[in-house]
Amino acid sequence: MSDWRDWTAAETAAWIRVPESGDDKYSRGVLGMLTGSAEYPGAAVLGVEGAARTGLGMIRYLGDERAADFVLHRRPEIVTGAGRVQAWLAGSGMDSSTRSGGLAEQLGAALAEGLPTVLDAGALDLVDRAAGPVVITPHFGELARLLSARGDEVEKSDIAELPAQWARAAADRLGVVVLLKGSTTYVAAPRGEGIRVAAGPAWVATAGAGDVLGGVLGALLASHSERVLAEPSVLAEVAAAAAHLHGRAGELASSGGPIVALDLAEALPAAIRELLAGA
Ligand SMILES: NC(=O)C1=CN([C@@H]2O[C@H](COP(=O)(O)OP(=O)(O)OC[C@H]3O[C@@H](n4cnc5c(N)ncnc54)[C@H](O)[C@@H]3O)[C@@H](O)[C@H]2O)[C@@H](O)CC1
Ligand SMILES: Nc1ncnc2c1ncn2[C@@H]1O[C@H](COP(=O)(O)OP(=O)(O)O)[C@@H](O)[C@H]1O
Repeated sequence: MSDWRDWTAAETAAWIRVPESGDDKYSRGVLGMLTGSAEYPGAAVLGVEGAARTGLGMIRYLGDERAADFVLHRRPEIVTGAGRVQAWLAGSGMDSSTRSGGLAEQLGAALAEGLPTVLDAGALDLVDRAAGPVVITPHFGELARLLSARGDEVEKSDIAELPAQWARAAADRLGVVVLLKGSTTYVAAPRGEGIRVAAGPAWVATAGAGDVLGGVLGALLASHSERVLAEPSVLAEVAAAAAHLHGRAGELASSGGPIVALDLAEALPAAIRELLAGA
């Protein structure tokens, strides 16, 4: 398919924000996370780990209380108090069908801030509510559900058969950047370019790997927030960089053997070092 370009390691390296001597934790970017739930607290931990290992100034985890306990147990660096952030990640480990009124309000307020935002899993239905530049990160089933809810008769199997076409159609229809996950990741911007990213070895197809990806992308958005707000057309590139970095970390973590999602998150610093060394 000639209208999809393949993303390169050098392009990913260009989106790694290397801290400078004048930086502090705020200038490096703060990510707000509304993820996890009593049902899926692990998704919150995995997203936090993905973001923290990608490198940014701070993470505010503002989701479910039980999930926050798990998050803090693993990562005491995380702040659970509200405050200013430069980007939002919402929805991983949430179920939109059981959303409480309180959470709906919290999500609505976050999305109204107009900041760069990643919507995953249980926040995909809020795609029209976000005031800022948005990237959604569905897998085939989630994209089928999202488009069906808007009147498109489409099954998961249709999307699995023609992922590139559906990623592009979804971006045009929804007016947001679509990062469609799979063995190849397709990133499509509305009426814009299409980027194809190799997603790493199939060992990455394991529970929670997508939650880690949300964190990686959230961290990149938080650290490039100003640029994305000034030039929203770069959003697809940031998304492609996140997918590529995630795939490379999966490759390093696996080296030909099985991995769990946390292994992938823990391999992110090594993948970043390697990318920067090659840049
Ligand atoms: N550790 C965690 O807390 C994790 C949380 N996760 C969260 O879980 C939520 C649901 O994500 P899903 O991607 O599962 O949601 P989906 O609702 O898209 O997937 C469920 C689908 O898979 C089918 N299915 C379930 N078990 C199956 C099996 N054994 N064989 C074949 N098909 C099967 C179901 O019938 C359903 O159609 C999301 O919020 C996600 O972020 C997942 O990321 C996994 C890890
Ligand atoms: N066959 C595969 N080869 C490589 N990567 C894959 C494959 N299947 C899925 N992935 C990757 O694994 C992750 C799965 O994410 P997702 O479906 O959201 O799972 P979860 O909800 O369990 O985190 C995505 O990053 C996707 O690109």
